[in-house]
Amino acid sequence: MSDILKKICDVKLEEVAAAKKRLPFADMRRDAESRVLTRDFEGALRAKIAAGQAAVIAEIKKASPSKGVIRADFIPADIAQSYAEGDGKVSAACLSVLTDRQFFQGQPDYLKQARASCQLPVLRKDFMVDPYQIYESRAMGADCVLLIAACLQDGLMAEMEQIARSLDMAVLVEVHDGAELERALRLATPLVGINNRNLRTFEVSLQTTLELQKEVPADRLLVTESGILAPADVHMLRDAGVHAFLVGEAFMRAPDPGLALARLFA
Ligand SMILES: O=P(O)(O)OC[C@@H](O)[C@@H](O)c1c[nH]c2ccccc12
Repeated sequence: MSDILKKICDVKLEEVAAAKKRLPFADMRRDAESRVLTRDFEGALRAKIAAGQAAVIAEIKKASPSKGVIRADFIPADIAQSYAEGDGKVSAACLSVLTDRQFFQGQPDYLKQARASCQLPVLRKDFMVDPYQIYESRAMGADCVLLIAACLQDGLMAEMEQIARSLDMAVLVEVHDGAELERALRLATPLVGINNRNLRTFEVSLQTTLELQKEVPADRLLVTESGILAPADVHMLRDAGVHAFLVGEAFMRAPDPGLALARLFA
């Protein structure tokens, strides 16, 4: 595992250990299980695609380790509403909210605020390394969790998927190369994210999606992630048969994120 990714995962393990002291596993589990009614994340993506539109998972991200602060004027509830509205014709299918504090300047409250201000299903974007975090995700209101294949061994990844499903949450499994994709395809989840950003070098290439796409069976829903900046990127990927997109920075840098979404996917 790379240095930065390893560092992030190590920090996560420490955070989880501290969190378990504040709220023991059994209590977190009870909190998670007492929540009802997730929003249908996969259904929201499929509905857009069925309507002939791009399915956009619009991200709420204040900062990143490679770029520093991306957006100064950061009010998650307002951004979420803007994404949900778009321009009235083109709008987000789902939200993704960074909850990692140390590397992305996120927090769980951002997810809660974003989700409360609209009807969209919400992905908790964080680095999952322990089953505790899956319960925690549900307890904070997430409808979907991200499992990054590079952070997880097979057994743990499958266990965490099972827990997410038992809580009625969707799972987006993220890969960056063929070996990770092969492991991801052993999971049951249809949602497979291909990250165009190499989390080791932060280099971005949309070719990553085009190359790995060939190995993704037709019954999976491929989500292309990161580095989608211009309408030409969207056209190229849609022409290649990609219909679901996870976009952050291009929207976060725009004064009105929802209008930026509508323009990018017009
Ligand atoms: O801001 P971008 O380039 O549009 O990328 C969004 C999203 O794909 C990116 O934030 C991301 C993809 N996978 C991650 C894993 C952890 C943290 C962040 C990410």
